[in-house]
Amino acid sequence: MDTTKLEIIDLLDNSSENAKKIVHASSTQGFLMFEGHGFTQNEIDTLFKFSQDFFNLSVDEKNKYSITHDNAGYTGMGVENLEEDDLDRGYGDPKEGFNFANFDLRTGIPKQPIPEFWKDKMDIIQSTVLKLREALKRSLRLLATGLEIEGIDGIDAEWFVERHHDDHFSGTTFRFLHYPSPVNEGATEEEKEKFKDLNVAGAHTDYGTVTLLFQKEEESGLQLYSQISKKWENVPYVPVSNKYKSKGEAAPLIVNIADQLCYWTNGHLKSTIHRVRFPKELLDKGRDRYSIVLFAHPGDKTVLEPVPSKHIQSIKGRGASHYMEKHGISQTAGEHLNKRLESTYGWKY
Ligand SMILES: O=C(O)CCC(=O)C(=O)O
Ligand SMILES: [Fe+2]
Repeated sequence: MDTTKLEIIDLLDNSSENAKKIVHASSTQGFLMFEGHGFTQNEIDTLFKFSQDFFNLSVDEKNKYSITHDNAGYTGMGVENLEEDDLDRGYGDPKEGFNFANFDLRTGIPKQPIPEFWKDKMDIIQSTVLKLREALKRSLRLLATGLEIEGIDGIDAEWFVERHHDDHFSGTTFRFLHYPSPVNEGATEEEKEKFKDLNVAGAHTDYGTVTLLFQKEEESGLQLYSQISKKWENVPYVPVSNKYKSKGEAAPLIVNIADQLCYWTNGHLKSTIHRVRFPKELLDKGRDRYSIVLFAHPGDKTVLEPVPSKHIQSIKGRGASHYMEKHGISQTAGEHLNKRLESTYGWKY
């Protein structure tokens, strides 16, 4: 068996075996895939078309909506530096992004200035965010079940969901990313060679709890540092299974566990380091890469207290338990996030 293969979790399977499977994938590789997410290929193609058209606008137009300290808006080329081991290198990743943030998660409406371009497309943004949230909640229920989180009378499957409030402010961000090709079509092998090891998204872990990502079939490039093989590995494109093909669903979503869920579970669930590099096929074609990502976060005021699960509380000296032992109090999700944003962007709170 290939132990580094990413597990595909069916979000519509509520069995305890499936709950154990998601916990196993999340506590080993930290990267997995979801099917049963309910997105059609048509819906995903529409989002990628919007993304391409948006990033084709002039820099001046995009800069009118430059990113603000609440993490909403446009980040231009080189603005964000994800390279965790080199945070003061003085230049950022060669990519641009647009963040929808400050959501009312009951409606999927982001509170921020909306660029002209997006105004007549906001119903699609809203419905996509709500659908991704539904997938998130299904996964959080499976995780709580698999971790056997203790409630008053038995397992509390809603424990994480209740802490990812729909009606509280959170760091939840829906993000469009564009990585322009570093070479033109027909570039020489020598030119391409220079860029094949370039991190267009620096090696990093994500800040929230769970990250859900759409990647295009012919635009791979995401790589994870496998905690199993101790090597960088490509996140493959896996086509839709027969079961979900017949339901008209698109390929599985790519998923990774992020820092807050790792911290919250005392390191049991793994926030795995990942990066993006241009694959050879894209460099050969001189083609840009796009991805679309939901970074899920708990409500800002959610206290990241040690999770009431025997599996987690037996781990001492790490994450939320360690913080509690040291400070006598737990930090909130908002406090945890601000520390991360401060180091990525040099922001001070
Ligand atoms: O573009 C991708 O595939 C991954 C992006 C990513 O890891 C991030 O923005 O956190
Ligand atoms: Fe990431």
